[in-house]
Amino acid sequence: MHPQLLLASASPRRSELLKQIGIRHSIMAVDIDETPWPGEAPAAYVERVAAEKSALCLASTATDLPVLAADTSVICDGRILGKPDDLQHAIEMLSQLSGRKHQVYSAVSLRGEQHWQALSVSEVRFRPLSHQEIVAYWQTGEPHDKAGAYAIQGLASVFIESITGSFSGVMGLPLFETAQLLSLAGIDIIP
Ligand SMILES: Cc1cn([C@H]2C[C@H](O)[C@@H](COP(=O)(O)OP(=O)(O)OP(=O)(O)O)O2)c(=O)[nH]c1=O
Repeated sequence: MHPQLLLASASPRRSELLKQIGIRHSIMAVDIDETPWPGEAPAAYVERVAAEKSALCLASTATDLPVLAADTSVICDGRILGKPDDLQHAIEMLSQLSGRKHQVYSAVSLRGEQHWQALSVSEVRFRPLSHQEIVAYWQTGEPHDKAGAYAIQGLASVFIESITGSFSGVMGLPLFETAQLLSLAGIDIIP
């Protein structure tokens, strides 16, 4: 069967989530500079990065398929937390998240006949984490390639007291918003 879209992502999570709603897709990883601009607001940042990923993908390949990209960041006290560089960085991030709530912003960009964008904002509350727990969690490998140094879909589920918003959005691709964009592009999940 032909793919319905091209997913501009190296994230296995995004592909899994698309499969969950039955979207046939090809994958093309794109590599862009994800450094926030000085003073850039979180919503503007994730929207810009998602749009740059889909634009670079379209510029790098000849395709008739719509191109989908996303960007997910953890926001705590207004600061953008990306992926951890090392254990020390993960300790800083997870200590900041410990015992309180933070936001997760996930932007989606879909380029077809037009450019459609959507933003999902969720709130996640962590229970208090001990230093020992944070180090042990790092050693499982799970936090290494995740924004905010945790994965809601993995072991970090035991840290999360509550979530308001979108589970799939926290995981990397908000499926409600994605389905709305796909529908605008003529791709219906439930015809
Ligand atoms: C908060 C959180 C993030 N993540 C992941 C989703 C994303 O893969 C990653 C955030 O980094 P992103 O820069 O959004 O994505 P990526 O670099 O992994 O993939 P690509 O740019 O090629 O699409 O963190 C989880 O898997 N679970 C979570 O609970």
